[in-house]
Amino acid sequence: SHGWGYGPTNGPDTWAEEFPVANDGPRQSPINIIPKEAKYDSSLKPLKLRYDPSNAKGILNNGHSFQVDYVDDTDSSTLTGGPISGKYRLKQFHFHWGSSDDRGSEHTVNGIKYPCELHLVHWNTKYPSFGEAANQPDGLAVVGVFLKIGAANPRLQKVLDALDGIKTKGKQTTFSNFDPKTLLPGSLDYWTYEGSLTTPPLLESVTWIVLKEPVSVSATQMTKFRNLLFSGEGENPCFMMDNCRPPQPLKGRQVRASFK
Ligand SMILES: CCN[C@H]1CN(CCOC)S(=O)(=O)c2sc(S(N)(=O)=O)cc21
Ligand SMILES: [Zn+2]
Repeated sequence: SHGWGYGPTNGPDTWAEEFPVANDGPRQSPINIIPKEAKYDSSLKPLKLRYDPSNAKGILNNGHSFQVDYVDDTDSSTLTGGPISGKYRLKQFHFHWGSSDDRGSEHTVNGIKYPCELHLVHWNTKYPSFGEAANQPDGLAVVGVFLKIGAANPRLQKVLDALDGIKTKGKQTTFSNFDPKTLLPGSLDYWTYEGSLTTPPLLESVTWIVLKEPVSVSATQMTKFRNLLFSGEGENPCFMMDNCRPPQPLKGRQVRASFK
């Protein structure tokens, strides 16, 4: 049987068949963020991201996106501060993007879609492992960064240049010495809310931290994302794009803002 995906027969509207939380869950992600309805919370602390570039270990096409994986057996690449308490370790970062520049992000702002969204995935070190943390309500913290069409972003180039080596599902190569902090915008102002993974298993274990300021990406750089394949080597080629889940019902959740 075919697994979940983003196509006409296995896309987000079919996920509830295997993952009922998709429809029944009270804290599903992504959401549409309405800045005027977000509540400024002066008790929110500044985000503190401290990453060791040498922790980067590989880049993988997982058949849904591509991810850069980090060594997470020590506290050398962590997220602290912000809305979270304690220390969360960076596990991986990945992206979601569209088939054209007018869509692709998962979170939206006043209904606006960005062409791409970066997710930096961290897990709470109060739990013994990532897998354990992923099943806890405070187990994960994902920092979301919007990418907006503009000047080419030189910080992305090393990642984009590695994509030729992982064109098909399951391919991975080494990827070393990369500081994901270089992908962040100048301002770390953020919105935060309690949500879930945006892909199956859609676990409701994510504290979302979505940065207000986008970073740039050029239209040419976006074509490089779309050159990846969902499909494996030797399979019918299916270009990787529109790997984004649409916004989900807020179900009474409060979105807080770290800024006025
Ligand atoms: C393609 C599979 N994506 C998921 C794989 N992982 C979950 C593993 O379940 C135990 S994960 O924690 O690395 C994340 S974070 C994330 S999102 N888009 O919400 O940031 C999706 C996934
Ligand atoms: Zn994601």
